[in-house]
Amino acid sequence: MAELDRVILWGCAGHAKVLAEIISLRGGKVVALFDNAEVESVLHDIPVYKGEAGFRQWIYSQEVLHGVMGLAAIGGARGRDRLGIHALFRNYGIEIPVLAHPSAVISDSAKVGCGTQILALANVAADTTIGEACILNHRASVDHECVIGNGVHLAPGSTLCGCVRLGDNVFVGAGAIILPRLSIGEDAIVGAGAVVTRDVPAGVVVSGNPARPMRKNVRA
Ligand SMILES: CC(=O)SCCNC(=O)CCNC(=O)[C@H](O)C(C)(C)COP(=O)(O)OP(=O)(O)OC[C@H]1O[C@@H](n2cnc3c(N)ncnc32)[C@H](O)[C@@H]1OP(=O)(O)O
Repeated sequence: MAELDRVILWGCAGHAKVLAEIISLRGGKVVALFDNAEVESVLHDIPVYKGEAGFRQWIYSQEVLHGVMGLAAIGGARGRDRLGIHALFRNYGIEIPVLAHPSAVISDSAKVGCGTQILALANVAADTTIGEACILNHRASVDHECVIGNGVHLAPGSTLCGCVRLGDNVFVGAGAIILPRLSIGEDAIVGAGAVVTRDVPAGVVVSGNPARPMRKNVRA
């Protein structure tokens, strides 16, 4: 696990509070927050800066940037936004760590991309590959040999059975179950509580048990 002495978070809402707790449990500290909107800080005593101008202002006020770690604290079906924040961080040499809650169970054989956040009680089984900027929310379960793209969000309590494949920026709603060996195309959304029994094409929103298409994902 990377040194987390100086962590910055982009996104100043509930997810930032969750990440800040994990960072603290890991012995680290959030030193600045950034948000596109003019918002109050959600973390006591931690300043919030607005947009890229505020980000640059903070960057140029630092004597050294070495050791600063950055994470995108943006939940929901917003994987593209998280990846965009990563690109901005990289432009300034900010490192992007993997962050895992101490109670998460992660197989030694799993590969996890940078900036991916694995929250309390989540489970990542053997030979799983997880991309960059993903969120595995509380109690999400990723079983053996799953392959997950970049910018994916698995909402609380969702379950991927073995050998499931998720494209980039897929969002799986709370408590949804995806049966073994299925593929979910990029930018698809699986509704809360759905049971997915067939492959889902890219950019489609499905819900229900068994899951059926509802509409197109307009953000795709
Ligand atoms: C820590 C965190 O909170 S992480 C975030 C976790 N969040 C989630 O899991 C939310 C996941 N999102 C959903 O399930 C959403 O409801 C979606 C994406 C499936 C659909 O959203 P929308 O397209 O906005 O659907 P909308 O709310 O307009 O509902 C349309 C219809 O579908 C139904 N519906 C909505 N969601 C679901 C669902 N998950 N399962 C079954 N039916 C649903 C509604 O009841 C409504 O039915 P009606 O037309 O008969 O009244």
